[in-house]
Amino acid sequence: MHLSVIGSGYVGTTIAACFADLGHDVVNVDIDEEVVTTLNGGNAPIHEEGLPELVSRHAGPDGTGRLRATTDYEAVLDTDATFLCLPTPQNDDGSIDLSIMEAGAETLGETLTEKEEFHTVIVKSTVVPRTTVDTLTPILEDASRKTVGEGLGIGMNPEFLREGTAVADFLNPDKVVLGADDERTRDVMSDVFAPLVEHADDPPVVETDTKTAEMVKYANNGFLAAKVSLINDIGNICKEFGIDAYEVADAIGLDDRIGAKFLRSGLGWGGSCFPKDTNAIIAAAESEGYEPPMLNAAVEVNDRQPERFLNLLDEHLDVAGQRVAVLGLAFKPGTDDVRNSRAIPVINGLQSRNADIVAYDPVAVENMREYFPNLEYAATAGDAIQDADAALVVTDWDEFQALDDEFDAMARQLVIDGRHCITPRDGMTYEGLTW
Ligand SMILES: NC(=O)c1ccc[n+]([C@@H]2O[C@H](COP(=O)([O-])OP(=O)(O)OC[C@H]3O[C@@H](n4cnc5c(N)ncnc54)[C@H](O)[C@@H]3O)[C@@H](O)[C@H]2O)c1
Ligand SMILES: O=c1ccn([C@@H]2O[C@H](COP(=O)(O)OP(=O)(O)O[C@H]3O[C@H](CO)[C@@H](O)[C@H](O)[C@H]3O)[C@@H](O)[C@H]2O)c(=O)[nH]1
Repeated sequence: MHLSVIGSGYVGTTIAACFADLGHDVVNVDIDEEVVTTLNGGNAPIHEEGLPELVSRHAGPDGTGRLRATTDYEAVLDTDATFLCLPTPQNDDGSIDLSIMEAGAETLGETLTEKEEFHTVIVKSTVVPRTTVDTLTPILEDASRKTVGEGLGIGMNPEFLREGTAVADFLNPDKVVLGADDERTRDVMSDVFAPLVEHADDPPVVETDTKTAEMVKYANNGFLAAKVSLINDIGNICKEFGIDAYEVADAIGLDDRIGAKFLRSGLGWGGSCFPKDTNAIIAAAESEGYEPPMLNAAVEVNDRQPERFLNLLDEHLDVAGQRVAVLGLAFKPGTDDVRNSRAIPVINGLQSRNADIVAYDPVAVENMREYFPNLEYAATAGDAIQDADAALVVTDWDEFQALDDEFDAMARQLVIDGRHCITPRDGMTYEGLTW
């Protein structure tokens, strides 16, 4: 099939490259010319394992030609279906900001006036329940002068990939959720996903309506965010009693009903999804008159962890004027994404304590410069901790586990570990956040 994907960020680029690999002809549409040029050169515009190989296989001068990119929305006219993969950030009050989606839907709709055949639009972005029907459908209908069910189909297909493992997650999903409010749209969506379902060895396909599909995404993220906050709550109790929360997590994870995944306690969750999506569904619930106590508590526990982390440091050192190394800036390993990284409140807290900060990350320094342009950034983890009075582990990159003799070069071997990453050694003063 011929597919168009509007928005070439973490989701749009990944799904475009994967669909091309599964045999579809795909065009990415993005307003960012640099992203388009990069893709058309056969290169991946974001850091994701496995993505460079897929992009170079299908885009660029040596590619199969099944993947290309453009800034011109007209490209959608030669396709059967369009995925909307645009950002859905949060407003200051935490509610979802749909302005980018609305602008994209408007331009897409206007472009579709020129198409005579039926066209299917699939909302891939994370949007609060009823957005597809109440907000995006009227915009698309008005702008395209088509009616849903006649010239136009609009479906909702939430995405569950994680950054860092996006390609593997997309190609081997735990489930595929197809939200549609009419048969024709559902059929087109099934055709789009048929090669993926076959490739992934028949994962469960959940067929539902659009508002349920929208809610499944928030329930999924809310549940996982709350699971991490619950293990952090338990971890904080463990720390008070001198118990290792990781030993406890290993034991409770053996219960099938709990499961071993997402029980890593520490600094909590960041990233482009959990914080904004949890806030968005809380705000959406409140707008309907329901205050969700569990999700509010998940946010509260998460917000407290960075300060608890810094308080541990305070117990050992008055950091004013002292050199403190921050190890890890990405919101998790395997990505250069720093959006809502726990490194941000940690650095803010260190700055308010007047620490002399040096930061290191294997791939996320450039992105973090946008938040902290004047910070000192080291080229290696070893350089960062050299002469430092304390090292704070913020992201669980594998390379931090391998640090060893490098600690000898610290002015004072004080390590505060927010991610259960470092093996304590002789001569080191070591504190884990929840162990
Ligand atoms: N990042 C993830 O891991 C992830 C996973 C699942 C779902 N989601 C959801 O997917 C959506 C997209 O997230 P993302 O992380 O890929 O976003 P992103 O910020 O990485 O990328 C968005 C892209 O859209 C482009 N863009 C902005 N306005 C445009 C317009 N009017 N027309 C065309 N292109 C435009 C930007 O230039 C950018 O390249 C969000 O709703 C997000 O919540 C993200
Ligand atoms: O046991 C754990 C697991 C995760 N985290 C933290 O939680 C955050 C999110 O991690 P992860 O879920 O692996 O990354 P994301 O790429 O943000 O993926 C989440 O958000 C995406 C966007 O909605 C969804 O598609 C994914 O299913 C969902 O896992 C990170 O800061 C992690 O450090 C922990 O602290 N402890």
